[in-house]
Amino acid sequence: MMFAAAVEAVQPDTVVRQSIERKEDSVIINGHKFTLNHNLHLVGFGKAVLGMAAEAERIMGDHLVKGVISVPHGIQQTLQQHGKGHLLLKENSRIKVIEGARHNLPDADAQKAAEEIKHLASELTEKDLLLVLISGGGSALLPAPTPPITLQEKLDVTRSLAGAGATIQELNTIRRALSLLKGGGLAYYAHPAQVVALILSDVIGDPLDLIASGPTVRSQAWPEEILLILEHYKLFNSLPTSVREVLGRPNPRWKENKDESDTSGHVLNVVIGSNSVALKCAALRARELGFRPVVLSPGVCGDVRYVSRLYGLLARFACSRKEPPPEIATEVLKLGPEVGVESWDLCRTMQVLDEGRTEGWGATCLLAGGEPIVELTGKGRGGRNQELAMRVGLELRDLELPPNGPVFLSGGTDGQDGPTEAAGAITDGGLHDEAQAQGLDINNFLVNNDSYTFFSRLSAGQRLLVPGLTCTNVMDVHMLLIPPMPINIR
Ligand SMILES: Nc1ncnc2c1ncn2[C@@H]1O[C@H](COP(=O)(O)OP(=O)(O)OP(=O)(O)O)[C@@H](O)[C@H]1O
Ligand SMILES: O=C(O)[C@H](O)CO
Repeated sequence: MMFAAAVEAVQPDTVVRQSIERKEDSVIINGHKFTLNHNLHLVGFGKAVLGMAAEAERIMGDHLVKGVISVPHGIQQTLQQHGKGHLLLKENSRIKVIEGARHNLPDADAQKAAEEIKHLASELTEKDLLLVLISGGGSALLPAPTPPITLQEKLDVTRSLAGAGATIQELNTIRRALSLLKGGGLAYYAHPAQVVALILSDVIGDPLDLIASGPTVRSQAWPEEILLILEHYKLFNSLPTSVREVLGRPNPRWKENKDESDTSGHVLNVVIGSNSVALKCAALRARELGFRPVVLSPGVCGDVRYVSRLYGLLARFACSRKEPPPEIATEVLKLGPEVGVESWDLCRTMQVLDEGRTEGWGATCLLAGGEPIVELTGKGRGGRNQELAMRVGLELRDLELPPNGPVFLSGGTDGQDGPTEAAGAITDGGLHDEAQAQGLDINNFLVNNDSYTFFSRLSAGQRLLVPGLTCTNVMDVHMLLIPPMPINIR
């Protein structure tokens, strides 16, 4: 129920509805008022954009002149089949939908969509308002390689980077440097129209310039930074000539600015949904259900093995029979920053857990989110959430107290964990023995990154979290439920 609340809070239609206040012939967005005068244009790109566009059209459709959105291949049919008609455009919509980017990779369809979006933006005047809807997956859905780079060349470079283990920050820094529309390019083409971008964030820390590679955020690509990334992944020497040529020249957009002035003043970028929002709503739901919620951080990242260790330590801390040994807090404070959690958040959380332990509250619900990393060594089927859940189950194994406790859940808010049908899994300290009793060797599955096979076989898949298509994505959500300590041993 709490995971459902997290996902519900960041539904594409919900976040758009909450961010746009319609007042007769104007709208208020993030405290800014915009006059509507049949001057509204709409573009969008990302996995959650169809539902965002449907809601935007419901709110402001009477002033909408034209729109183009680039969304994943097959999404309209999928939404239809899953009974999510409210996320589809109405039949006589003014918004053109282009589906593309099969397997999350830029393709000719996505490139066509990008061209149409660029064309629409270029034709706008200072009287126009351009609403830009952005969500995760937007980079692949808006490919506009800077000539003479071809789509294939750009794809090769980004694929090699991703394959070599580059982070989304590094990947999108390079994408921005090779694209006409990323890194503020779209806002540049839309000048002098007013641009308002509504952004559903799928990147830790919600960095505007990196989510979908920041098409509405003017950002300078520093040659040194780009060089450093390409050299780090040993790709510099194998770059195509066209890519070298583009990287070697200053960004023409900022040089040949239409009127030599800074065009970024006409742009408003607003994050309307994020992991923090999802955690906040899950925390509210937890309180309603009688838990005492504490949000650790929406920025959990790094190796899944360290992340599981951190949750194991926090559970140990919360369930200590007496005063927790100081070594636990010391290790928590050492490990936390390595997985993206700040010392302040660790101290605040441990204080809440300690109060819960000593003051006899009911159950506590620790919430966190982010996107840990699994280093793939095996050939199994799984995802980072299922693997994290397995590892946390092992960490909780020899926790003595309390009798029914703690339970851990890890789930991807998009409803899909890696290439599997599950979003994640739910575990506790009994996982190892349960597996052993069913003849499953948990460590074998871990070595082979085979977490989905493991959970599918274990207890007829009962521990799998399978919410189906959620139509949104704000990374992963983690929950650790800590039951109350029995009175007699407090
Ligand atoms: N067998 C496996 N075990 C564990 N993790 C895996 C496995 N196979 C793939 N992954 C992980 O799944 C992720 C890729 O899947 P997915 O496409 O859902 O991720 P993503 O696109 O990064 O996520 P999102 O859609 O949430 O942005 C990578 O983090 C990868 O390491
Ligand atoms: O589209 C992208 O670049 C990623 O999903 C991060 O936003």
